[in-house]
Parts: sequence; structure tokens; C-alpha cells
Amino acid sequence: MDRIIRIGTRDSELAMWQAKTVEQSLQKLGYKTELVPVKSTGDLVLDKPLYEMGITGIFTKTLDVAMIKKEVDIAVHSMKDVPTALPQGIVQGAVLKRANTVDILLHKGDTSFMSEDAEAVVATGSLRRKAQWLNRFPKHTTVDLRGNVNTRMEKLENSDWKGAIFASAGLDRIKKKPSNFINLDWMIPAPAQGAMVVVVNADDNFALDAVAQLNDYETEMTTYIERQFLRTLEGGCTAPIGALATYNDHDDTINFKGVLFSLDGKEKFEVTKVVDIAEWKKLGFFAAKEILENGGSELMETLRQQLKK
Ligand SMILES: NCc1[nH]cc(CCC(=O)O)c1CC(=O)O
Repeated sequence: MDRIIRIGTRDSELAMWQAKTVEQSLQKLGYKTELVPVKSTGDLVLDKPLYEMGITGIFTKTLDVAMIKKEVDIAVHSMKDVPTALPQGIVQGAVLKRANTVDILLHKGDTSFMSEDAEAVVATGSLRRKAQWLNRFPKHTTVDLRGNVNTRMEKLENSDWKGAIFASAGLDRIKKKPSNFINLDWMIPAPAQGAMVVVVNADDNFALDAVAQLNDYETEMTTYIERQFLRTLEGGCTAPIGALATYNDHDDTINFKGVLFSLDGKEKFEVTKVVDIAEWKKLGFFAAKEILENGGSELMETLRQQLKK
């Protein structure tokens, strides 16, 4: 146990909280650790929408390089920011027990704009959130909002927008969730939202053994289903896709809901499934196939054209 496990992390408040949580768990198991904060391009490049940069791995790229160069031994990520295909030589070591998966709207006290016929401006940098918001509130407009959680809250404060959309988990973790929020329980979260993943160099058995002890099997399974759905649909583009799988322990089943939207939110494909736990390995694949075979593949092709750089 003498080796020090170097934990790579982005340097935002949320990322640091997540990495420290992993660090504490490893220390409790008796491991020596060191935190290595790294600035990532996701924080640095803020003048262009993320999807225009053509990389899904915008948040993870810098840490991937640090891993491959063996500057760090493991890295902690918000799992929803991690591309479905990991770089060669890097493997998933553990998925931590999932937190709240819901998206929330932060507002400024007045929520009367949340009606069918009101006009309002709501901020989000996510295509998935934008499409689902416009699907529900067709008369609203959305504006792009990026940066880490803290920056986005500040921008909302200094704007005339009615509200902005966040993942509850991010604000809960850094204890910055204000009282003026609404749970968007109708919005389907990003695949793996609310889950943290620890990635490890594939040839590092010491770190693999250490990290494996942090894995939560239920979260590993449900995020696998959601990311398989995403991977089967996406073909390498950041489309408006949501997915949520939950496990019911009373009858040993999985509930799954997956959605695909057009950018303006007007077109919507949805699949809902309840299956026996024995069928979990292919659930995401079959759900995606169902959408693709019912018109979803045409929409995916349109999205690929629209999002192409
Ligand atoms: N894309 C940024 C990001 N990545 C992970 C989280 C929060 C934690 C999570 O969703 O797991 C956030 C912030 C947000 O979406 O508001």
C-alpha cells in the first residue's frame, strides 16, 4: 500500500469536490493519495458552443493526455461528460453510487413565465435541455450559457433571463443550490447524469484493484444502459438525447426512458421500457434500435448535418 495514487481532476469547484470524495474513500481503505488538478479545455474555451468544437470529450481530453503520459494514475469525471468510447489504454475503474439525476431551473422568484403562452428567455448551453424546454414551452427562446457551475450562476444573476437550467447533483455537491429552483421532473436527464466515474490506466493493476472497491453495481448497470442507448444512436455527434434507467428492487426490473429530439424541440422520439433485470445488457441497444427504425435514423442524419463543423 506504499504507492501513492495520483488522482487527476479538473480544477473547478465541482470537479475538486468529486475528486476529494474519491480521495477520501481511497484513504479510508488505507491508500495513500495525491490530488493533481489540471486545467481543461472545457473551462478555457468559452467563446464557442461546446458542440461546435466538434469534440464530445471536451471536458476529459486534457486528463486523458495526463493519464496516457502517466502524470496521473486515475482521473475522476462527471460521467455524463465522458465520451461513450474511452481512449485506448484507459478503462472504467469504478462508477460511484449515483446522486440525484434531475435537472432544475434556477429562477428569480417569479415563475409565471412557465406557461404555454408566455414568452420568456431561458438559458442553457445544452442541446438536450434546449430541445426539451422548447418542446414544452414553444413560445420561449433559449440563450447559450456555458462555463462551470459557478460562472453560470453568476451569468444568470447579471442577466435579464428568467432562469437557467442546471443538474441538481452539481449544485447539491458544492452546497450552492439556492431556494429558488424548480425540479424539472419531466425533463429526461443526460445519460449518466448525477454519476461519477473513475478511470484508470488499463495496465495499472494496483490502481485498478484500489478503485474497484468504490464501484456501485446498480449505478454501473443503469449508466451502462443509458450510455449504450446514447452510443447506439449517436454515431459521433452531440445530439439532443436523454436517457434514464432505474432499478426496482421489489420486482427486480429496470425502468428505462430514452428520448431523441430535433434541435428546435418540435420533433420527439421517445421509448419507454420495463424489463426483467436479466435483460439489462442489451436494453439500451434495443431501445435505441426502436427509435432508429421508427424514423429516428433520418433525424439523426439531419442532426449530423446540422452539427457538422
Ligand atoms: N456539463 C457540465 C456538468 N457536468 C456534470 C455536471 C453536474 C453533475 C452531473 O450532472 O453529474 C455539470 C453541470 C450541469 O450540468 O449543470
